[in-house]
Amino acid sequence: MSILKASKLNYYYQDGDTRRFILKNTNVAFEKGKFYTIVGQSGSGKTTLLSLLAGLDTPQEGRVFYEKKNIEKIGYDTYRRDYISIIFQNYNLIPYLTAVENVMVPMAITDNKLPDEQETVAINLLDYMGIPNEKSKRLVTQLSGGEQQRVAIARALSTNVDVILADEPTGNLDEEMEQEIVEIFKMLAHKHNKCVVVVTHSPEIALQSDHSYLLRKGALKENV
Ligand SMILES: Nc1ncnc2c1ncn2[C@@H]1O[C@H](COP(=O)(O)OP(=O)(O)OP(=O)(O)O)[C@@H](O)[C@H]1O
Repeated sequence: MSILKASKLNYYYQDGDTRRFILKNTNVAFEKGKFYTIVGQSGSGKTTLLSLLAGLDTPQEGRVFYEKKNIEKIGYDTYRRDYISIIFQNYNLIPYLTAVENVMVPMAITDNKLPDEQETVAINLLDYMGIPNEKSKRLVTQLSGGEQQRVAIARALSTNVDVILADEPTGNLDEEMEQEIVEIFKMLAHKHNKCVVVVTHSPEIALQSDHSYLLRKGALKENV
């Protein structure tokens, strides 16, 4: 059964009298335990689709469902806070906080754990992502790009959600770092039963996903 589903999405920009469709009657469903990629030419609408799945934007028509509940009914703020995590190309970490403090931010908003417990969870998550204790106490600006993205993934995991959405998460990384991040996504899907949806330009990443979709002219097709 799917955990996340988009049904009949229409998204367009009004250009004078005409509607320029980015998504046209788009349907897609995602399951837990799988690693998905969405590919497509620049400007094809990948980020738009991810933004709708993340409840960051709303379609003119159509619905997004989380476990059969319309995310509009869940409430977009609640949905983004409690149901999903988003990973961005440029990490979106808070530069004046350490790695541990960055990972604690969502927990401080959503959890009733004591700060000490939150810190322990953050340190363990960072360690699991390959950021040792010594580095986790550094400001994130003192970490490499690959390390910063690992911190962002640890942060995404801190609220223990089932759905991880990532927009070009390896866009700023070299090939070796890219592959390390891809291995983490595979592990999250296959070992931790997460639903991982990644927008990417990389055919190499698409090849390694369980399902790949191609977005072209507003339509989503199996990428074979
Ligand atoms: N405010 C806007 N008004 C009009 N068109 C817009 C606006 N914002 C975005 N677009 C257009 O919507 C289309 C889809 O953009 P989107 O960012 O979703 O594409 P993308 O596939 O993620 O691109 P890329 O791979 O380059 O990141 C693009 O052609 C873009 O120019």
